[in-house]
Amino acid sequence: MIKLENVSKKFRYNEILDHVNCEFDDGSIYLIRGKNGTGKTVLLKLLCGLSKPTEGKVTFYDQDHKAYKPYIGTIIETPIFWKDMTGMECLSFLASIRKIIDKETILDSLKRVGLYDAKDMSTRKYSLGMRQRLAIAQAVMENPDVLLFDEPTNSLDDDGVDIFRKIVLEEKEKGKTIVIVSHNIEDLQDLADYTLLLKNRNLVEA
Ligand SMILES: Nc1ncnc2c1ncn2[C@@H]1O[C@H](COP(=O)(O)OP(=O)(O)OP(=O)(O)O)[C@@H](O)[C@H]1O
Repeated sequence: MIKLENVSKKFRYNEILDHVNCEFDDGSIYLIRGKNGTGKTVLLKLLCGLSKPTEGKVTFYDQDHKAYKPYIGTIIETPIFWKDMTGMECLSFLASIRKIIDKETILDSLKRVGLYDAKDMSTRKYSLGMRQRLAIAQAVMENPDVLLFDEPTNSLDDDGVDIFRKIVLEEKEKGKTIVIVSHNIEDLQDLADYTLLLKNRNLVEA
């Protein structure tokens, strides 16, 4: 479904990705590994359209972001929420942008990540793991076609990791394209249909 064709990304003279070719299919889970600073987050930003390739193209069913307008749920880098709002208020505010889900759906997503009882608590009082759970809830709440997760199990306890694993498998069953960047191989490796390694500015099968 998502195709990278000869995708390169440079920051001035610093080449991070060099003619990457890869396809990400619907209903599959891709785990991307790689050493620090190899370009995994850069790759996720290209996939979701936050950044443009220096060369090559990223397409969705052969169309670019503008033409296809893929709906993508993401956790990229450290999730930040409004500290003066409760968990429920944060998600409601984000949901007010698209207006495609109702209050019940937001509450369901909070239940899915185990935050229902903390929904009326200010996120200032949330622990790191609770913030990560809230980030997972916001990524999935609007039922996007594609899910991109950068280090999703960071700060999660064992229950949190189990919850994330369950959500990922449920989303895969719905036919979503799921790309996970993670160093926590032991938490997620067995879920992956494909494991890719970012090395020497390219993606290779691990
Ligand atoms: N906006 C930017 N401007 C300049 N250089 C950047 C920019 N974004 C990323 N880089 C550089 O791209 C390289 C890859 O960064 P990236 O964050 O993708 O690494 P990563 O593989 O996700 O690392 P980690 O495992 O530590 O999270 C780094 O050298 C980084 O400095």
